[in-house]
Amino acid sequence: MVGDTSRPTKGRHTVNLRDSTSGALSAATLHEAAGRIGALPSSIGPAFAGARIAGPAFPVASPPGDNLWIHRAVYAAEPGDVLVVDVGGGTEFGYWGEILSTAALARGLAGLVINGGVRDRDALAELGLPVFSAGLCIRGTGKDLDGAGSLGTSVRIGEVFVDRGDLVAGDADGVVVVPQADTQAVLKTAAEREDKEAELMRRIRAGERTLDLYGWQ
Ligand SMILES: O=C([O-])CC(=O)C(=O)O
Ligand SMILES: [Mg+2]
Repeated sequence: MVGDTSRPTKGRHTVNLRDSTSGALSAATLHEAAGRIGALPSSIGPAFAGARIAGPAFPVASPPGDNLWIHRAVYAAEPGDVLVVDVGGGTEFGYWGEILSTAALARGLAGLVINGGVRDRDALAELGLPVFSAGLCIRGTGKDLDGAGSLGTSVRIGEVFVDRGDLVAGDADGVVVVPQADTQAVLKTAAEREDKEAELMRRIRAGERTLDLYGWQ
């Protein structure tokens, strides 16, 4: 679940995705409420159990197998931002580890989403900064001073274009990106959907059938 105020992450900046304290909005609910858009590839998931992320996107393009632009991004992003990193298909590298999580925490960043690998899982869990990756990989990266990359300009992850300021939300199920212009409306729809589903589950526990509740005979 995302933004559950009763279970804050260790990061200094979290985004509360719901005004009331009655619940939290999951990545799947936000995806549904947004009109089934924004789901990042299912290969991208939490690097350690319990990681939950929410915040505005800071897109980063990195050359495959190199992480110098990611080090630069840690110092270019604003506190509260989520780094969303496209590594251009170079999945078999560990672009991020305990050093970068420590640096990101020192800068007050909200976390990392990357379509490549990360390493130091146990240390990342201990540090608590939410990290979502396409896997774990011990292979180290280069630091080419002349490598081609970008900071803060749109990247594409799977089928999803990610612009600076879009809402990024992730939990055990995966990561969704909601366009900034739609965020308020999507949060409202998502909260209504969660309330409706809570009522449905209450009625199911009381003995009603899903088929009857939805009118599917
Ligand atoms: O090579 C790097 O910069 C990534 C890394 O291992 C770390 O952050 O600990
Ligand atoms: Mg390291």
